[in-house]
Amino acid sequence: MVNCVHKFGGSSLSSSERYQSVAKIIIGHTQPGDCVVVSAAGKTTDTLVSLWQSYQQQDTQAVADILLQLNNHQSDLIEQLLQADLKRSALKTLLEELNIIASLAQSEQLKEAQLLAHGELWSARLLAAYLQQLNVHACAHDARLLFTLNDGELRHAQNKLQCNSVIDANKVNVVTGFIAANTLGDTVTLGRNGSDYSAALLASYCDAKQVCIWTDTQGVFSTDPRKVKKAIKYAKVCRTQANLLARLGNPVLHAKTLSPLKNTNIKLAVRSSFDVQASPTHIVKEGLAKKKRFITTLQNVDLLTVEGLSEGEVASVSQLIQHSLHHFNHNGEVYLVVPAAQTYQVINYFAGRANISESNLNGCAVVAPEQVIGTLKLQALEVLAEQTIKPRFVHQDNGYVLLLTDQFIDSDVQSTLHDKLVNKGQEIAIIVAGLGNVGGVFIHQLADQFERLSGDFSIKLVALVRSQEMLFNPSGVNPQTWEKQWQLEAKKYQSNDLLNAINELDYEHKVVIDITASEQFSQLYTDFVQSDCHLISANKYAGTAPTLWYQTLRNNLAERNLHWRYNTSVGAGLPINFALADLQNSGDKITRIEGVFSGTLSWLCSKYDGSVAFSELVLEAQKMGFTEPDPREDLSGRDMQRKLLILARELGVDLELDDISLSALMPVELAKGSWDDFIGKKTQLDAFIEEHAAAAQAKNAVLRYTGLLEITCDKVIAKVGITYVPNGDALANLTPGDNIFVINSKWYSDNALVIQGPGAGSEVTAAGVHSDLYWLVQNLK
Ligand SMILES: NC(=O)c1ccc[n+]([C@@H]2O[C@H](COP(=O)([O-])OP(=O)(O)OC[C@H]3O[C@@H](n4cnc5c(N)ncnc54)[C@H](O)[C@@H]3O)[C@@H](O)[C@H]2O)c1
Ligand SMILES: N[C@@H](CCO)C(=O)O
Repeated sequence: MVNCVHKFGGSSLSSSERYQSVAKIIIGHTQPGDCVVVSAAGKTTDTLVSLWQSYQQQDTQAVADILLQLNNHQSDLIEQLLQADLKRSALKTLLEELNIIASLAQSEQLKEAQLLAHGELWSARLLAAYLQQLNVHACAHDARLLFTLNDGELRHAQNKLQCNSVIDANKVNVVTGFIAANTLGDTVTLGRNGSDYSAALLASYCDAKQVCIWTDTQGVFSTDPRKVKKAIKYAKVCRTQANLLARLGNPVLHAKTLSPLKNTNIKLAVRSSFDVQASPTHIVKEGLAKKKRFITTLQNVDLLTVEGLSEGEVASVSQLIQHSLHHFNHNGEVYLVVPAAQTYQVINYFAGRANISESNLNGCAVVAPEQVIGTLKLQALEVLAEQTIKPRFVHQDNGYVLLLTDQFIDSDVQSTLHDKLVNKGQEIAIIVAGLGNVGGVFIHQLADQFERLSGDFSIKLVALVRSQEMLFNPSGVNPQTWEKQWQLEAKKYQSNDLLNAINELDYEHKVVIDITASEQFSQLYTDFVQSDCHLISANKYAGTAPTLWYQTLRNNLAERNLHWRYNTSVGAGLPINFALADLQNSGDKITRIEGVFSGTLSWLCSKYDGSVAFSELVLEAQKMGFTEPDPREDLSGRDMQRKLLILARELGVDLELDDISLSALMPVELAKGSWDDFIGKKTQLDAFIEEHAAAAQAKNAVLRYTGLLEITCDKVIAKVGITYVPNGDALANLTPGDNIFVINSKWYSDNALVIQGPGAGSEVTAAGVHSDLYWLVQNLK
């Protein structure tokens, strides 16, 4: 049984390294019986097309040169991928085939489709052989034995039988894309991007569950992400919109690919073979995805009017020119949008029934839900007018508006259109993890924040997550009554349940807000990013993870244009990260940060005067919501060490957590054991503090816990620990619970910049998380 038909295009097979990656994907994503449809490697089809053109021009030297070029390319791939007998046999077959092409060219018997078919044949054979070498049960199939056409029409019943008898249920079946045979057994091609079509056909003939198009982009975006940085990748797109996009210039989807899936339940996924971890876009049946907004561009097209045009003719002429075509009725006329290079072919096809109405057009199309398309048309016209672009032809229809212009729509105009038309009205899904001191207050404040945040976006709280249970509701949880809803609907979950539910969310933007103190939860960040989630963390674990993991996370975020905010991980609600970023962005160079970066330790040290045992104060700080869940994370200095590392990384200093030297504000042996064990030994803590306080007093100083980061050209000093601060010093006179950051830089060298204020507490921290959310929403506009 075929579960999935995978398809890899030319760019996925452009080098031996790419073949190796594709093989890895196949090993990880297929089961016996699955099919893998392949295109010609890299630019092989283009090379074969130039061979055909040289042959037609009877340029024998060029034919010989191109044959040599093909030989070199294919032999290199074979040499780099195959070994021993597999290599010898592949090289021998290649040479025989190239000799046959050369002699057919010489005797003037070369046929175009038969020649072009070699690209796919070489890919399928090489990939199957390489998989065999990796001990995968794989075989190659020539699709000419699977798909037969009669007069351009597929013979579905016959093809279904052929597919079901040829496809091997025990192997991975590597099938050539793009090619088929006619009833005489001659080669025919399925048109540009025919391999996607081959994959969809094969899936429909074999009743597969899914087609997976592996390509060089991560899925279907609101507009071309290479031109518009803020393009949004959609998790789901419905088939009607996908169809429109395919006909209106989206380079990822092709109308023909969708047609065999029309009355089936076969799912279609578009995903990246270059970034396997990235979540795909699913093309789903009507009603299973919200309608989205898209902008496509068109270049160099002509507009034809055609008398008595039928759907069948559109399909035939698309096949003839190997391009998806869009047609529509406008003021009683039927129009066809045709690539200018093919206009004469199309006019000839219609033999007197087609006329050029407008020529040399560029332009764009806006695809969107029916109810907003009228408004978007007006906004698009406004944007174009501002750029002095006056459309020559405008057509509004169900779910789209087409604006054909003289001028080319460049990426600046495309970005402005995207900002004004697509970025408005998007939905943001918020997932909040951690409903403790800070999380509880955050949710409480959220109800009031919605209105302020919702100017351009519709924001919904879709999930509340605790360590064991979660409440997940894609249509939204009311932050005012969440506790009631929690009692009725919260369920036990495993990480995978959460990740799958997030993956399924049909929102333009998703934000995971981590207000846990859990290292385990922070380790899911890479998965969240793969599901295209922005991140906001009060949790410090991800920011202080080993450099390799941390850097990979950052790279993955950057590749996907996702944001990560973590201002509250240092200094709670104080704008320390903002200030550092701002100074650096304005050209300053920070050389030193010294201070007290722990609310708990600030409060404890300032409060302690010997009248109340230190351990009692620790319990009080815990009650006030200042401490970490286990206050030893604070007392050990570890929490402040994490903050110093986050600051250092913010300044581009490459450190690991243990590179920051640390002395604890408690006897080290108390770090071990349970919290109850610790409380049982609290007198040891009290004695330790008493001793340090007395020593400080003897020096006319006070006991404080401070941090220092000093960056000079040849070394970095990074440490946190106990300090005896002279009475009168700014660090000695802190309001209990305050943090202080004394910053020296190129511009603040003699007179330091000081940021001071509450460094812990649920209200200020929750407010800081809201500030990160506000920043994020502003930056999504
Ligand atoms: N309290 C503060 O003043 C303050 C200030 C700045 C930053 N922070 C940071 O904010 C975070 C939360 O602090 P808090 O004081 O609210 O702690 P808390 O212990 O009161 O709350 C943490 C919550 O996270 C939940 N949790 C634990 N593991 C989880 C998991 N795997 N998945 C989902 N939820 C999980 C816990 O059940 C708990 O309800 C911590 O990382 C802390 O360092 C706190
Ligand atoms: N426990 C932390 C919370 C803020 O990160 C502190 O006291 O500073």
